Amino acid sequence: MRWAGALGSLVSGVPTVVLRLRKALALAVESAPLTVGLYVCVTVVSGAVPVAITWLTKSLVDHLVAGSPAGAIARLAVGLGLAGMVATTLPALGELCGKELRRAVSLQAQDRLFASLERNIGLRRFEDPSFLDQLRLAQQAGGTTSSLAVDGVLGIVRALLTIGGFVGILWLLGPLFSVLAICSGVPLLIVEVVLSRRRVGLFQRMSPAERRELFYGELLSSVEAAKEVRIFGIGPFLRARVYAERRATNAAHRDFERKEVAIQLGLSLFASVISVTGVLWVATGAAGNTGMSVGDVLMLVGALAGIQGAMVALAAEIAQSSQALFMFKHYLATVEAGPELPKAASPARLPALRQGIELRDVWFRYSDEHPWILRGVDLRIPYGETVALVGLNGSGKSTIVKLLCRFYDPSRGAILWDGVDLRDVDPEALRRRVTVLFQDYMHYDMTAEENIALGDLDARRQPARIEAAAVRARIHDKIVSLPRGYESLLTRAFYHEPEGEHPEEGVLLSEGQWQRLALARTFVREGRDLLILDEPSSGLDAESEHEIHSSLAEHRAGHAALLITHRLNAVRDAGLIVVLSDGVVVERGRHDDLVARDGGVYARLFALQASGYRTSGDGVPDIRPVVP
Ligand SMILES: Nc1ncnc2c1ncn2[C@@H]1O[C@H](COP(=O)(O)OP(=O)(O)OP(=O)(O)O)[C@@H](O)[C@H]1O
Repeated sequence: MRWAGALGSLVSGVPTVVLRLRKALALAVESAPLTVGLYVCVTVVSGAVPVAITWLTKSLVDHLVAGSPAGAIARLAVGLGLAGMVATTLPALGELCGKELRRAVSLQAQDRLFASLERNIGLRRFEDPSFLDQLRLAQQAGGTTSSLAVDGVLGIVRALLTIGGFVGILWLLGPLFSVLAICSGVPLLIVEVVLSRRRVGLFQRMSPAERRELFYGELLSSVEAAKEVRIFGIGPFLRARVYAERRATNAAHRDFERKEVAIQLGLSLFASVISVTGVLWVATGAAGNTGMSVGDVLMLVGALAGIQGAMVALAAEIAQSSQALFMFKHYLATVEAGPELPKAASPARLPALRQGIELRDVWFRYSDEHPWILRGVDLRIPYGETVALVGLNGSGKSTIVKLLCRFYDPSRGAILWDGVDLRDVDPEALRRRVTVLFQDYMHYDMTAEENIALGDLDARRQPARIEAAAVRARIHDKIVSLPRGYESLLTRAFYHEPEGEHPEEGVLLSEGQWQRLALARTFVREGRDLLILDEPSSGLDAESEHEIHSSLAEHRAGHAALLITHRLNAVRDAGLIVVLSDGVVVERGRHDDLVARDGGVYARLFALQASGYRTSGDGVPDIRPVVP
């Protein structure tokens, strides 16, 4: 019953498999058409050669036994020798084609995968764990699976040619022998195909455990986790998890493999019984003068062994290609995914900002299953002004940044740029007008110069611009003190000129220095209409924070700015302070008004922070940075 079910699902899955196969073949042909052509030729010849060898052997033996002229015998011997030569050289040529094809397909598949990721204009997919899982599998699969599928298909063609050839020459011996040969191999084939489906199912079931194992293993070996793993002594705990996950997958594979071997042994026994019966039949026929020759006996033995070998190879190739195609579905799902955010068919022109940006009754949640994060937010960031956004952790501040960059669209309401809805403009045009320091800014394992220039690639060959941004972010002095100045590599993951005899290591910055470098990257995007700073001074010492905010105040003109911070001292001189609480704007105004509000959120938070600085009972904090 279970086997019938397995066969049924096998048949129903055929159209999907055929479609995936077509796409895998198309990818291979596009990546390396000549290699594919050569590979096909090699495959066809290598499928026919065993049949030719068996036929030539039979003919040679028959001519020898019949005492034919030496010339005929010599021609057959030369033919046999040539066929043998072809049989020994073809595998190497096939392997070469296979390797070349894998390289070409992997290059093409990877490029397409990354291009498809670039087409994702928003962040939703990158913040969705199931997409990230699929992406990981797609990265593993894209480079290898389509070439494995091509290998598999060509292997199937080769095996079918061999089987067809042997069945053909056995037909000449007697149709019954062909039927016998097919009967001995077909059950093996069916069982192998069903087993291969089950192998794929096992692979699918075990994939989460394997990914968990990988995750725990990475924690044990990554530099990011090394400090906590050591100080909290969680190494043995993580190792136990790696061990348990691996034991579980090993047990499942072992169980499957034992059943598989038992079934295969039974079927091999069945095939052997049929072969022995056939050989006995022909051998006794040859001995009893029934017209069968010694060559016929040899041919039957060779053909039966050849057919069974080809059936086993066929089953293995089917297993390999179905496994490869199963993995290929993750690749296809990733590269074929449509845009997750709608792009306007004819985008509106994005005017240079002159009035300001307005969030109008903005409601937002990350998906229908998630709670509301923003609930009817009204907020205006006027041109030439800085609006400070404050609020407790999780109140939705960084979510507003994501909406302003159009990484997501509001679920309800709209964000207007001088009155134009962000949904109506080209996202790339919007992003060219915006510069942002994200709360979770990047550390690029590149040089100091590159770390800044990534903010605007046009600045790469303009050292004056890079330096001006670094000066403004108060990181220039540090950079020039590094061994190679702006050319210093800011990582220990790579070396300068690794091919040299004494590769030079890069340097490491402190977290506050990284933050200033990220700020320089934000500043190098000069002349943008909207400046967003999400916690720009969270990692800075008091002096650096003061300097940075002075610099922000100096450059206030020419754009609208949104400043998010938990350090309320930094915003006390801001034009407008907006307090967000649980996705709702609960207060707005200038510092003095908000502090004076009895029972107000801002007043409470400010009093709490100020109490940390108080040296006397006057309630005035000692540290009072200049703010924009
Ligand atoms: N990708 C996401 N999917 C689902 N929920 C999310 C996602 N990103 C953030 N959230 C949730 O949205 C809420 C608001 O997060 P957000 O990062 O906007 O807060 P925040 O005010 O910036 O907090 P903080 O001050 O800690 O930086 C949080 O409850 C968070 O769990």
